[in-house]
Amino acid sequence: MATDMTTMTKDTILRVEHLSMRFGGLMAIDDFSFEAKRGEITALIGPNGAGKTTVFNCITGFYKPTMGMLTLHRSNGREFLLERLRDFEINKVAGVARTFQNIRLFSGLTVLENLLVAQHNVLMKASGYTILGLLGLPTYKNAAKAAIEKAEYWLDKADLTDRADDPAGDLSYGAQRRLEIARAMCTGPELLCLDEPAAGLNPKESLTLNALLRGIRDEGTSLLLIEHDMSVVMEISDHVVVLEYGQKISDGTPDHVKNDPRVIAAYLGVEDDEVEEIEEKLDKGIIEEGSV
Ligand SMILES: Nc1ncnc2c1ncn2[C@@H]1O[C@H](COP(=O)(O)OP(=O)(O)OP(=O)(O)O)[C@@H](O)[C@H]1O
Repeated sequence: MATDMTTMTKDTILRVEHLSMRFGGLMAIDDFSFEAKRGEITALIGPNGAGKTTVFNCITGFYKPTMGMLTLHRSNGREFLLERLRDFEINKVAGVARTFQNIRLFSGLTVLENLLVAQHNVLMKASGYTILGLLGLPTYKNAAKAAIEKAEYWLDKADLTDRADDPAGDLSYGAQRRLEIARAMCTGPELLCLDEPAAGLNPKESLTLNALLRGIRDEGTSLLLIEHDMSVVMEISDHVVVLEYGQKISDGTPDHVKNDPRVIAAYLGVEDDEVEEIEEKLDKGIIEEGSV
């Protein structure tokens, strides 16, 4: 059946088709397909070792997939095959930004400086890549002003304005995570990929993070996140995709996924043939719905 490209481009920001990734003898991702919708928060979940980070690394150019097509549809109608781009182009041209499981800030620079460094590419382009440009070109001065305004905007959204002049390394863990997200947002992405943004956060920090992520979505940036903290996933996601052993086992709304016997079985670590048993237990109320 022919695909209606107009509808797909409008509603879909990322389309992953038949993605496979092999490491030697291990098929870490096996014929995995899903779509992330524009303006939504899509969560990629699954037990440890399911392949979530590998999928992220393929989308963001850290790995070249063994097979598959990863299409990014920008809002201006342009399409990019991510697997064919060089890693820096995935951010610069396709508009995809990411954060990592381990925080990667410039800890000796201030919070504000971290947000300005993220805009280095735009500033250098505005300078015409010359020292004269840095010293005098009006385009550079305008770009520098815009960069500071953008940094101030994200400082405010990330609740970090009063820490702007402190070294990033002095922030609490939760604040450093928000700074990483603010820094990624300063690159103006259309798709923001977050690898376990809630890892290591206390409940209060998790709530602040949820508000920040919802705010980013409501302003029009689509989000794709890997997360182990189910309270965060169920609270903020519009769409959840579940991986197990590199294959998709469920895909739908948070409610659909948390009541899917295959997902419950995967998280409880039972075999395929025990899924029916779990379905029966769900029916009889022996296992509570949403117990994942
Ligand atoms: N660079 C690599 N070389 C070899 N094997 C790898 C590599 N990266 C990942 N793997 C393997 O691929 C499988 C999927 O790993 P991956 O890190 O993607 O899972 P994950 O779902 O992100 O796990 P976790 O939730 O523990 O972070 C694992 O068996 C892992 O050992």
